[in-house]
Amino acid sequence: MKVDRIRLLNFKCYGDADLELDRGVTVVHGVNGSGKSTLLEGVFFALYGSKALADRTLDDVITTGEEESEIELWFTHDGRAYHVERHLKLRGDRATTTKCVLETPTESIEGARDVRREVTTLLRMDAEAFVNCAYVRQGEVNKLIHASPSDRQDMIDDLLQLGALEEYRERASDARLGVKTVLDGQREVLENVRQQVEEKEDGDLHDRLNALESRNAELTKELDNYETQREQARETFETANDVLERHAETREEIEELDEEIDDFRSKISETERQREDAHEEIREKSDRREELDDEREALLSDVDLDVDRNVNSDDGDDGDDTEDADGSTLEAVESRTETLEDRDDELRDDLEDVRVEITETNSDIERLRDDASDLESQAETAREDAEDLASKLETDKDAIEEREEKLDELDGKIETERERFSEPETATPPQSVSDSDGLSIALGDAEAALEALEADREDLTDKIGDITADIRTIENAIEEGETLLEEGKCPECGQSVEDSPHVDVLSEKRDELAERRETLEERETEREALDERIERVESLREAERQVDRLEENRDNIARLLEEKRETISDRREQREQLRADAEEYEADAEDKRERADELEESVDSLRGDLGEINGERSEIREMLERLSRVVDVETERSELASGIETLRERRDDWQTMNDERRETLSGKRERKRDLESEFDDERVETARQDKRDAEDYLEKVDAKLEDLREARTEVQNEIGAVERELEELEELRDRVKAVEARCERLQSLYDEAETLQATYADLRAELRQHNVETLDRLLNETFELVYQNDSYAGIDLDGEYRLTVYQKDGEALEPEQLSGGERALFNLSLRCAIYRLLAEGVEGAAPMPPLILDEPTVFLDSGHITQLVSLVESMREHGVEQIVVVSHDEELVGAADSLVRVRKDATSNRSRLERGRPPEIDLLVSD
Ligand SMILES: Nc1ncnc2c1ncn2[C@@H]1O[C@H](COP(=O)(O)OP(=O)(O)OP(=O)(O)O)[C@@H](O)[C@H]1O
Ligand SMILES: [Zn+2]
Repeated sequence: MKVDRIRLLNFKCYGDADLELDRGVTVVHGVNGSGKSTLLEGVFFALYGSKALADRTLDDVITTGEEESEIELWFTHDGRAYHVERHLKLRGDRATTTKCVLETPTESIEGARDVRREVTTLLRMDAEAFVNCAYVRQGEVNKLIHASPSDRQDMIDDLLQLGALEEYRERASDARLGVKTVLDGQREVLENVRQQVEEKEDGDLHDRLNALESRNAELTKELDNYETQREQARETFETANDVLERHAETREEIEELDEEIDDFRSKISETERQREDAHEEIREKSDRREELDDEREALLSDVDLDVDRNVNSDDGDDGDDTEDADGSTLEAVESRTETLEDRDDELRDDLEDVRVEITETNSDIERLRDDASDLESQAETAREDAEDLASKLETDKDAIEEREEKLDELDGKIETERERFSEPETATPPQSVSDSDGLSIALGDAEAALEALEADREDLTDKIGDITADIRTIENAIEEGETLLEEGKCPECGQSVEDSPHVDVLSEKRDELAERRETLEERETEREALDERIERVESLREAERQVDRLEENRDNIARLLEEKRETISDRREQREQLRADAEEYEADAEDKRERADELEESVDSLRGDLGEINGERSEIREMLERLSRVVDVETERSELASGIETLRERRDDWQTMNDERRETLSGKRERKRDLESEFDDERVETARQDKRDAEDYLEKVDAKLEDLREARTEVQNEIGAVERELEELEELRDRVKAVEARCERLQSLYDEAETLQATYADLRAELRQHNVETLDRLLNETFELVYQNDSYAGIDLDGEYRLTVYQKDGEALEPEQLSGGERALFNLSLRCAIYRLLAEGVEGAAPMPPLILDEPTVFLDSGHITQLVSLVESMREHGVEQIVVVSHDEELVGAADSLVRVRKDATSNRSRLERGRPPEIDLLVSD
């Protein structure tokens, strides 16, 4: 086998590494911790998966901090190309294999277990065998030497496939022992069964069976005999028992008859008692009826009814007549009652009428009296009103006088005011008022005159305003001109005085001012005069208004006076009328009172009628009560009569019933006498004796029969037992035959297993002997190569894989006694010998995995490293296709065909692989 290429992704310290490997010797080189061992582990893991991890788990393999890892290996084996691919994934803190595929030239195998099984078959070694033979792991250089001989034997046997033979041998031995156990068991069984057969044959079973059967026949005969006799006794018993039973039944019937007779007797006397009671009741009812007859008679005479009053209640034969008499009495009572009730109804109506009349008359009286007093008060009111009117007439007369005086006074006042208008007006300057030429103002013109005067005054005021404004303008112009003149300039145009044409204008203006002031004064005087006049005319206008008011006043008073005069004559008429009315009212009232007194007398006579009616009605009521009592009495009498009748009938019924009972009673007495004469005591006594005897016999014969039956069952059981034993004997004989056959078969099986076991043991011993011899030869060849210059002569490997080293002086040494370096080399020699043995094979050459050595130089000095190099060389010469040596030691590189340098990137902490060539190695050596 040859590893062609390995690719690692996130495998431990490798981020992404891809390396191709050649045939021949490859040295993997690098400093501590750079990832050399990991590369080899990668190859191992690719082949065997988790089995390659020893005590570690899948998650250790995934680069810390990463989730997934991928490992791919391409290799050639026996001339055929293979490819393994494994993917791992972290789930939580556990890693699982998510993909595992082995591609062979013919098929593709999936699943970690199937892939491992295929690899194991292909390389003919499992993971353990791989590390024991091809792959010398770091620190395991002394593995084979330190192992005990038996462990070593196991290891080497396993490598040489001898372990399987041992396993087969053991299985054969187990089978043999198993068969032996079964066989022994069966032999024991056989012995046992044979003994049983013998015992049974000794028992003389057929004779016993014959004796038992004749005994059985005897017992059956005896049983039949007793059973016939028993049947006869049973019959006797039953006959006697019948007689006794019949006797008992008769006794019972007699007793029942006694009871019935007693019962009838007591019933008869009970009914007699009831008859007696009924008789008593009839008597009581008759007494009561007599009492009622008396009462009836008295009542009928009271109400004076024409009916038969004498009724003889004692005589039963008169019952029908009495009923007829009662019927006619009731009819008479009824018609009388009806008549009385009709009369009472009439009286009640009359009573009602009289009452209504009294009430109505009373209300008439009351109304008449009310009317009379109303009229009286009306008369009084009319008189009072007449008095009032008389006093009002006095007042009115006074008021008329007063108003006439007031009228005269107003006429005087009006005259005074009128006189003012005839006075002459005070003189005023004629020029000041343009349109005022009249000196007096007529009554009624004052208002218009005043308006004209006020309009004049307004005009005047406007004119005064205009003049005042002119004066102010002229004054300003004069002032300005004076200033300019002082500056030597023309006051009109502002030019220098010499050239100005307007210098004398100032004096003109002063003249104009004086003129205007004069005019102003005149106008103001004029206005004062006008004001005075306005004042006078205003007072005239006031007088004018006063006259209007007074005249209006005077007219009102005159009108009122007229009205008053009319009122006075009306009132006088009214007063006369009222007085006449009052007299009339008084006369009417007198009439009404007289009428009321008359009505009062008629009410008194009506009250008398009322008393009479009530008296008659109470008499009627008494009579009706008596009549109703007559009805009650009649009813009770007829009830009593029918009660008596019923009781008499019932007594007759009871009489008949008792007669019947007496007849039945004598019948029962007859029957009792008959029954008593039926049985004689002797017959009963004989039956009793017979029954007792039969019972005794039956008891005894039953016991005897029971005994016989038991004895017969016992004998029959014994017969059954003997028959069963005979059957068993037959079965046992069959069984002996069967067990004998089985033992024979087991014996032959046991012999076969024994032969097989021996064959496997022989085969293994033979093969081991052969292997040991070959291994010993190969080992000595290698040993000579490694220790040719040292003091060791040779090495011996015995059949039990015990190793002994011989010095040149012939002294023997245990491998443990060698130095550390010697032991390492010795072990490597042993490993190489085993590898060669396997490679060359027991029967012809077999393809082997590469020889992988991880740090084999640890315990070696430089001289021995040279010897290691020659060991490696010799292996190559012996035809090992591919050797991979890991070492950080540079001395080994001399033997290398190619070099792989492993370096760890300090920043990313990931390892990288580089392929180097021998010239580089020279450089490294020269360092
Ligand atoms: N799961 C992992 N992820 C990342 N790095 C890891 C993981 N497992 C191991 N390592 C690291 O891999 C590195 C390589 O170890 P390895 O044994 O291959 O080194 P080496 O080159 O054989 O060294 P030496 O010469 O000492 O034997 C170690 O530094 C270790 O810390
Ligand atoms: Zn000028």
